[in-house]
Amino acid sequence: GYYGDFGGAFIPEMLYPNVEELRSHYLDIIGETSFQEEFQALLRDYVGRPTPLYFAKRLSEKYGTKIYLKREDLCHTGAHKVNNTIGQILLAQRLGKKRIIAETGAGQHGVATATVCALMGIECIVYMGAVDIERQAPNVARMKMLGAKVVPATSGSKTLKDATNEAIRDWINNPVDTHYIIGSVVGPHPYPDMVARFQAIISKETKKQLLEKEGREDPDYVIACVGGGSNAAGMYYHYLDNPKVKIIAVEAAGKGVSSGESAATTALGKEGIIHGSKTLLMQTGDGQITEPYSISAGLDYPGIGPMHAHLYRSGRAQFVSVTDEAAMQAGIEVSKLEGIIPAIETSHAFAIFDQMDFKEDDVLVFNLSGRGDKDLQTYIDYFGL
Ligand SMILES: C[C@@H](c1c[nH]c2ccccc12)[C@H](N)C(=O)O
Repeated sequence: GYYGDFGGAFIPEMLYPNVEELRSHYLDIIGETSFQEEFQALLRDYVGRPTPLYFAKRLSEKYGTKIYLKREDLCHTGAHKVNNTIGQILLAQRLGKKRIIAETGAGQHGVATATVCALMGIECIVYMGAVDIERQAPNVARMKMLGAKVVPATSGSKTLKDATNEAIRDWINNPVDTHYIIGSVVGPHPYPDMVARFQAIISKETKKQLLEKEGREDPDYVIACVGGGSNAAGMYYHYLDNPKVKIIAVEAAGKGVSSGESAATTALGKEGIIHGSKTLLMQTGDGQITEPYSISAGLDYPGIGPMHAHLYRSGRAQFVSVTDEAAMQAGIEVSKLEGIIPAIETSHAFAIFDQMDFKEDDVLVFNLSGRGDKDLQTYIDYFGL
């Protein structure tokens, strides 16, 4: 359960039975033919996979290089999150669980969890910071429409990290009948590995699609935004052991890395433990978690998945951070050049052209991790639309 020095399961003793049950069964269950048949059928018929790999003609002309977009924005629910929640709900059923809990900050993972619980007719409780419930009302309404119970987390800063703490507390108190669906490649082993395996369909499809379109499976660059890092984990997964494929990870600098309002974890973080995982996290001198900031709710995490901490430490990935301003400008540019309004998280990835140049025959694949509908009010306020 390690990625170099990072990962592991640094959990309270009372959580050990839950995590150990998961760890000892997840690979066998995921490996079962019946699991894969049901998983792939739902990805096809319910999520709408395979998602297109689209050649972005005008964006490519503007930046003088070859840009492909992996259209995770076309998944049901509008983002890649559902690839993971489909996998975990099937796993929970096979473990005989009758109750699902989840954390959410922006509500994205909450909606993806409520969606699959409605699909399977399983009770769903989503923990969400009281602050986030106020500022993400549309997603709260969606979760309720989908039949989930949204429970305010009132501890700490009342945002994502507190919702995660409250979900863990619930799980400790309900170990036998409850499965905790974590929304990113974070948390104690096996979660980072399990979520990455469910998201790996993204790069599995990309290899096949790029072969059809470019006569090669491997691009020169794969680029994704990184909050916890689940969409990036999926985009990188099948390219990790091919050094010819350069990996670019884009974090949220917020108001600037040295502004005190940022979520650029690899730039500002130090080694520590967060939510059961040894990784890099933004922390005070005595190890308390620092509240992150980003205009994008999905990149709002003070930690980072241990896979990404290792990619950073080992130099396998190049980490870039972009500000709110750069991301918002990139979002409206992609909208105007390609007719696709990206989620603000995804817009961060497109802002790398401010900092990087590419050769004309370079092939770049961006993971377009989500659509921008959920962010329209933020785009309206920002650009006075
Ligand atoms: C991206 C997603 C999320 C949900 N849980 C997370 C854990 C770590 C990092 C990110 C997340 C988002 N913050 C949400 O609220 O759904």
